[in-house]
Amino acid sequence: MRVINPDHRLIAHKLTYLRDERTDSPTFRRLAEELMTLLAYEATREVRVEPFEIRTPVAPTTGIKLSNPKPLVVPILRAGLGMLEGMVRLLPSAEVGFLGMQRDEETLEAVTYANRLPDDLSGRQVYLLDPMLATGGSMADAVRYLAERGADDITCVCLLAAPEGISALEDSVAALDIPVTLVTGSIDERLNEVGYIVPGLGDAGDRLYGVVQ
Ligand SMILES: O=P(O)(O)OC[C@H]1O[C@H](OP(=O)(O)OP(=O)(O)O)[C@H](O)[C@@H]1O
Ligand SMILES: O=c1cc[nH]c(=O)[nH]1
Ligand SMILES: [Mg+2]
Repeated sequence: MRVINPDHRLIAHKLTYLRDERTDSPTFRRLAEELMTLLAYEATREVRVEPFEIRTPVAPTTGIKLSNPKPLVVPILRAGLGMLEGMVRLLPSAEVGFLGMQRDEETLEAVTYANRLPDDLSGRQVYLLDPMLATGGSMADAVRYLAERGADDITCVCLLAAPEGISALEDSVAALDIPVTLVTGSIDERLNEVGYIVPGLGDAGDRLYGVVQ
C-alpha cells in the first residue's frame, strides 16, 4: 500500500484549527471541506485519463480528459460526508456512492448499516473518504467490500491516521491484488486505550454534526 502524507504548511495550519476543541461545528465543516480539496489535489494525481484532441485559437494540440467510466467517490457516513463537497469541487463529473458504517465503541468493530453503490464496480477507480483512520477496521472493511464488488484501484483519503490503523489497513489490503493508496493529512502519534487517535480531534462525526445519542 502506498502511503502519501503531503508536507504542506496550509494543510498543517488548517489541521491545527480543526483539532482545536474551541472550533465550532460550522468552522469545523468548512475546514474539513478545505482540507479535502487540498488532499484531493494529491489523491487525484493518478486519476485515469485518455488523450483528447482539441484546437486552440492558434494550433491543434493533444491534451487529456478524464476516462470513462468516471471515478466513483464514496464517503463513509457520517463523518466522510464532511469531505464530499471538497472532493467533488475538484472532480465534479465523479459519480458518488455511499457506505454507512459505525464503529461499535466497545468492541471497536465496524458495522455497515447503509449501502448505496452502483451494482457493478468492475474496472472502477474509487476514492473512499473518511476523516479518521483509527484502528483501521472501518476503512479495511470498506476497501475489501469495494474490491469484492470489482473496484480495481482504490484511494483512501483521510484527514488523520494513527500508525496502528495504517499498519492494520496495510495488512488487510496485502491480501488483495489491486493497488490501494492512502492519502492522509497527518500521521498522528498513537491510539489511546479507548481507540481514539492521539492527539487527534475527538469524534469527527460529533464535531461535524453534533452528538447523536
Ligand atoms: O478506524 P476505526 O477504528 O474503524 O475508526 C474510524 C471510524 O470511526 C468514525 O466513525 P464513527 O463510527 O464514529 O461513525 P460516525 O461517522 O457516524 O460518527 C470514523 O469516521 C471512522 O469511520
Ligand atoms: O479518534 C477517533 C477515532 C475514531 N473515530 C473518530 O471520530 N475519532
Ligand atoms: Mg463518530
